[in-house]
Formats: sequence, structure tokens, C-alpha cells
Amino acid sequence: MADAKLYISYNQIHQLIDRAVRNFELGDSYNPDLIIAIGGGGFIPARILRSFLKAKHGRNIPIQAIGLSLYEELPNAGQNGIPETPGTQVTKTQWLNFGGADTLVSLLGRKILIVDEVDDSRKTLVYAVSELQKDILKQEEQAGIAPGSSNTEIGIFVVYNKEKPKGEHLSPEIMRRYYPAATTPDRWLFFPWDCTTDIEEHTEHAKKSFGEK
Ligand SMILES: O=P(O)(O)OC[C@H]1O[C@H](OP(=O)(O)OP(=O)(O)O)[C@H](O)[C@@H]1O
Ligand SMILES: Nc1nc2[nH]cnc2c(=O)[nH]1
Repeated sequence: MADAKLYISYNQIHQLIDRAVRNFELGDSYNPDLIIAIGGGGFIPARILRSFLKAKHGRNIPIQAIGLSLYEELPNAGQNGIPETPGTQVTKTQWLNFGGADTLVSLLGRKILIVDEVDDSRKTLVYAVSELQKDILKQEEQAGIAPGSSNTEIGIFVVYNKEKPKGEHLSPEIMRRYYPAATTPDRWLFFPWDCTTDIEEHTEHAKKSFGEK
């Protein structure tokens, strides 16, 4: 990974999501009816995205949260833009509630949009998709229908896709519904929610990073 971190502001994230929903087929030919936000970083983008999708087609899409963690929690890492070190394995810290009598989330036939703030090595997204596909297969089995016959579709929205060779790959079918709002060079992104000092100063850095006035 290259040297300097890239500051990102709340407004930039908001505006990128706005533009993405206006410009992409997202909300048109691919019209999700369930958002799955990968926490923690995917939560705020997912909530903003829901507003823009609602403005586009008038429907409030439910958001479900999953917790996945790849980056190691070393002392101070992540705070104030100190880059974190990727671990080797994605850890599931929270998942969808389904499978028993208390099932809350039916996935079958849904158009599911996975949302995260950054696609870096792609490991987290690949893991999320493969776990979700396992759940869909289980639900199809429980419903007594053939594997793959529920027409459940998975798409992905990320605010930032880092331009770099990815360690892991998504299938061409998933990539057809892969929506990055922006691409960035391979630099550590310093998100506004990681800022624990002065958010105004952070925002000014972010404007400069992208040549804004
Ligand atoms: O493409 P990858 O290399 O897999 O990296 C992307 C993931 O890394 C971050 O999660 P992290 O594990 O830091 O958890 P957090 O969202 O709670 O900060 C980020 O939120 C993505 O989910
Ligand atoms: N905050 C932050 N988290 C990440 N997780 C993976 N890449 C990044 C990044 O560039 N910034």
C-alpha cells in the first residue's frame, strides 16, 4: 500500500452515493428489496443509500446488519487514520437471524444488495457473498425447492473500490451487479467516522485531497 492516507468527508460520501443512484441502473433494472450492511463501515453508507433509493422509487428498503472483521485491532490502529493491518481470515461477528422457528429474514426471491464502504483486497466481500449463498441454499432446502430455483439475486454496492490487484475474486454473475460509487488509488482511506480530533479540520483535508475549494 502506498504512503499517505486519503482523507474522506461525510459530504463526499453522501454526494458519491447520490450520484451513484442517479447514474447507475441501481434502483432501475436492479431494484434491491433488502440491504445487507457490513458493519461497522457499511452502516452509514447503507443508511444514506436507503434514502436515495427511496427518493428514486418510493420504497423504504429494510436494512439488515452483519458484522465481519478482517483488519486487526492493533493498539491505536484505525483511530485517526492510522492504517490497520489486514488479518488473514475474515471473522464473523454478527449474522442474519434465520434458520429456526424464530426466523426473521427470508432471503428467497429477494434482490439483496450488500453494502460496504470500501472494497480493498475484496476478501470481506467474497466471504460475505459465499456465506450468504450458503444461507440461500439452506433456505431453498428448507422450502423444499431445487437449489438455485428461488431466483434470489445478490448485488454489491461499495462507496470506494481501490484500484489494485484483488486477492480474491467474485463470480462474473455477481460482478454484473457490482456498483462502486468511486474508485481510488491503493491508499489508506481515512474515513470521517474514524476521526477523533477535529472533524472540521478533517473535512478541510478531505476537500484538499480531492482538489475541492
Ligand atoms: O476488501 P477488504 O480487504 O476485505 O477490506 C474491506 C473491509 O475492511 C473494513 O472492515 P474492518 O475489518 O476494518 O471492520 P470495520 O468495518 O468494523 O472497521 C471495511 O469496512 C471492509 O468491510
Ligand atoms: N478505514 C479504512 N478501513 C479499511 N479497510 C480496508 N481498507 C481500508 C481503508 O483504506 N480504510
